[in-house]
Order: sequence, then structure tokens, then C-alpha cells
Amino acid sequence: MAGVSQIKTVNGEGGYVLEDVPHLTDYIPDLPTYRNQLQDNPAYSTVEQNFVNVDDAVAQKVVVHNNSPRGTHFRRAGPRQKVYFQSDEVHACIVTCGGLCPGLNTVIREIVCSLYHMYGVNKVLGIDGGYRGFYSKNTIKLTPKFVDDIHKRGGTILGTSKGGHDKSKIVDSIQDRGINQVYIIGGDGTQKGAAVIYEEIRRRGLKVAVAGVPKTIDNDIPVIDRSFGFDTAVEEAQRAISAAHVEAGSFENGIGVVKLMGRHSGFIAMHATLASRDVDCCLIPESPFYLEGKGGLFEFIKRRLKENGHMVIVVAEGAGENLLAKHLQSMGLQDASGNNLHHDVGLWISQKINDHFAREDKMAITLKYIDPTYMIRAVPGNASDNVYCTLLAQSAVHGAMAGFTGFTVGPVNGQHCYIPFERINERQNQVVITDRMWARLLSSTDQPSFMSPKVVAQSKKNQGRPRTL
Ligand SMILES: Nc1ncnc2c1ncn2[C@@H]1O[C@H](COP(=O)(O)OP(=O)(O)OP(=O)(O)O)[C@@H](O)[C@H]1O
Ligand SMILES: O=P(O)(O)OC[C@H]1O[C@](O)(CO)[C@@H](O)[C@@H]1O
Ligand SMILES: [Mg+2]
Repeated sequence: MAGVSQIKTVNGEGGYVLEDVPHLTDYIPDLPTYRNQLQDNPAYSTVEQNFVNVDDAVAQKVVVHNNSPRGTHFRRAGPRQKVYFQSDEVHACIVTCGGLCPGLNTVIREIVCSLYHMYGVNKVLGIDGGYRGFYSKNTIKLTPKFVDDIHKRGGTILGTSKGGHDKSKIVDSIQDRGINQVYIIGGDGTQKGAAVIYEEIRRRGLKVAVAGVPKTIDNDIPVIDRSFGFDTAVEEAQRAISAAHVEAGSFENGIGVVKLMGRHSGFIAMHATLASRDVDCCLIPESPFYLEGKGGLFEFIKRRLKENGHMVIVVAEGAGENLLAKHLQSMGLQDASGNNLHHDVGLWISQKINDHFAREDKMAITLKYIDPTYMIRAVPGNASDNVYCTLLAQSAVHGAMAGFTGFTVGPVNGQHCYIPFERINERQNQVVITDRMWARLLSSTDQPSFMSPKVVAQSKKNQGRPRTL
């Protein structure tokens, strides 16, 4: 019974809601099951509970009140007692799409090793160069030996690309090659593409599990606690901020401007600022700012230079879009995946500051602009991201082996879950400027909030959104 899926919702007592993920048996009934060979694995012989209970679910909301309903839950990730694939039947493939992110190679490595070592699978293919690689390139045979030390390298050994998502050609290629587990690693666009592939596979009634692993240094994927690569990006940003601080501190009225990634969300900028404490002002897309007049950026810069003799500004790449649109003709350009291309806000703001202090305030300043964006995301994952990537990869493999499909993996309140694509794809996570985390940043930098009472009221109204980390 092939057909288009909908989120599977299970309602229980006390307002319990399980937003479940699809299973192969939803459209191919009577599939045989097999004993999970993990119970014979010596590595797991001492584990008290080998398998996740079939009913285990993870609550999305952990802060509750006396009479709160139990609310939304997601299916807990992990190995199941019964699996829907025999080892020698599995033919898996892995693809990486979108921009680079620290930890991509770790996820690839751990998917390969989990399949081989936990489930005795020995047919794993790498798709070369993102979605378009399914139909335009040769595949790469992946073995534990081949991927042994790839986690020490930045980027993705499989290559990546933008655009080129051709549903029919991709699923034809999956079908022609006899692939029955598809692991798709990528950001918001990639997960949307994965959902389309899953729907087409389901429409054709194929026994193929589709598992997404969400990737982005921006940390703007909803529902999950954080995305892999984010921690490394924040850590790596410290080096650029320190350099800006040294440069700024070495000149009279020195200003260091650092641009960090974050097209729609300022998580990297906010966390890098909080971690560093060398930053005097952090500008993010979620918090509109203005330059001139009382409470504006120029006034603040002047004051900080008078107080300290130097300052550091961190600006997220999507900040100040409203101002840029006013001052520059919009480029109207998009990348191959349909994402709008932005003006370089770092260059723009640096020029504005230089012009202002030369013309208006007649104050000699020395401004150094640092753009470390691609350096930050081209590094290998740090220790914490590497451990995290291992859990993501293993969760994805356990899920696919157990017959789940059309899901993304990720931690919710610290517990790894299977989350329906729809939940991940319906919006982007953003910093909530009326939350306490942004208030912490404002009090740490002592920068203006740039918020009029109107903006505060509007932000509070938009609060059907997630918390900041
Ligand atoms: N709505 C969509 N439907 C189908 N495919 C999509 C969709 N959006 C994007 N894709 C495909 O997903 C791939 C990656 O998309 P994109 O370049 O936007 O990167 P991303 O996954 O969002 O990662 P990042 O933004 O972190 O670089 C591309 O091959 C693109 O064609
Ligand atoms: O230049 P590319 O490869 O499109 O990547 C840039 C984008 O990738 C990200 O790092 C991740 O989404 C964004 O912050 C950034 O805008
Ligand atoms: Mg994206």
C-alpha cells in the first residue's frame, strides 16, 4: 500500500503525544524480522540493557508545571531486539550534501564501522559529490580500513555539492544499484531533499530505509539540542576573535571586526562572544540594529573607544540585512540550491565605521577586518563533536536496521531520538532575543540592545519557538 505519508501521531494518557517516524511495514506489511546480532557482540556482552524498549520515548519539553500535559515526545533512538534486514541483504550508501561542516568525516566513518562491526554488513557505498553524484558519478566502496583515519581530516571524503536534486534520477539509481539503506548527511536543504527521496521510495513501494543526519555549523535545525560542527565552529572562532583583539589592542582607537557564519541565525556569533569575553559588540540577524543617533552602533563604538581605547565587534553574516538592503542594490542572486546570496556584511560595516569616524566624528581609528568563515568550517571536528558524531551515526544505523525510515536523528534534551523529517524541515531555529541567553550576552558585552519597545513586543508575540541553547 504505497502512498504519501503523514506524521504518525500516537495519543496517550495525560496529554501524551508521540510524533512517530515511518516504518517500512507502514507500506510493506508482513516483512520478516530477524534476531539482532548485537546481542552476540562481545563489545555489548556486559551491557545491562542491550535493546531499547519498544515504547521508549523522549519528552520534548522537560520544564513542566503542576498541570502541564505530558506533551510531544519522539521515539528513542537505539538498537532494537528485532531487525528488518539480514546482514548479507544490506546494501547501504552514504551521501553528503550542502556546505562543509566539522565532523562530516566522523559521521561517515562511524556509519561504515557500525554497519560492519555491529551488524556484519559489508556492502557500503559512498556517493561521490552530493545528490547529483547518484546519477552522474561513480560510487566509492567504503570499508572500515578505507575510513580508518578520515575523522582527522576536515571536509568530506565523499565530496559535496549544491543543487542537482533530481528525485526520479536519484531513486532510479538507488533502485538500479539495489541499495536498501540510504544515509543522507546535510543541512536544512539536504533534509528537505531526503524527505522527497523518502516519499518517492515509498510511492514506489521499495524496501529502502532513508535516514537523515542533520549537519550545520549554524545550529539552526529545530527540535534537536544542537547540530554537529557547531561546537567546533564556536571553538575555532575563538582564534579569530583573539587575533582581532590583539590587532585592536595594538593601535590607538583600534577596532577589530570579525565576521562569523550564520545566514539566518546568530548562534555561532552569540556563543563565540559569550565564550571569548574579548568581544564588545555582537550583531546577529535576529536583533536588528541601527548605526546613527542615540542608542546606535556609532555612539556605542565612540563610547567604548573612549573607555578602553580599543574594541572588538563580531558580526554574523546575516546580520543587518535590513540596513544593507537600504544601502546597496540587492544582488538578487541565488546559489545552485536556491539559497539567497548575501552581501558581505563584514566589509560593509567596516566601511561604514571607517567613513563615519573619518567624516562625522573626525576621530582617527584603525580598523582590521577578519573573515575566518571558511577556515572555521573546514577543520576536523573537535573532541566533543567527534563523540557526538559517533552517537548520531550509530543511532542512524540502529534505526535503519530496525526498519524505521523517513527520519532524522538527533538529541532532544540529551537523549538521541528519531524525528520525522517534517518536524525538522518546517522551520529554522533562531536565537530568541527575548530569552535569557541573549540577555546574558547583552549584560556580558554591555552593548546596546538596539531594541525599541515595539521590537520587544513583536519578539514576545513570535514566541511559538524553541529556546536558545
Ligand atoms: N526543497 C528541496 N527539495 C529537494 N532538494 C533540496 C531542497 N532544498 C535543497 N535541496 C537539495 O539539497 C542539497 C543541499 O542543499 P543546500 O545547498 O541548501 O545545503 P544545506 O543542506 O542546506 O546545507 P548548508 O546550508 O548547511 O550548506 C542540494 O543538492 C539541493 O539541491
Ligand atoms: O558558501 P556556501 O558553501 O554556500 O556556504 C555558506 C553557508 O553555509 C553555512 O555555513 C551553513 O549553512 C552558512 O552559515 C553559510 O551561509
Ligand atoms: Mg542550508
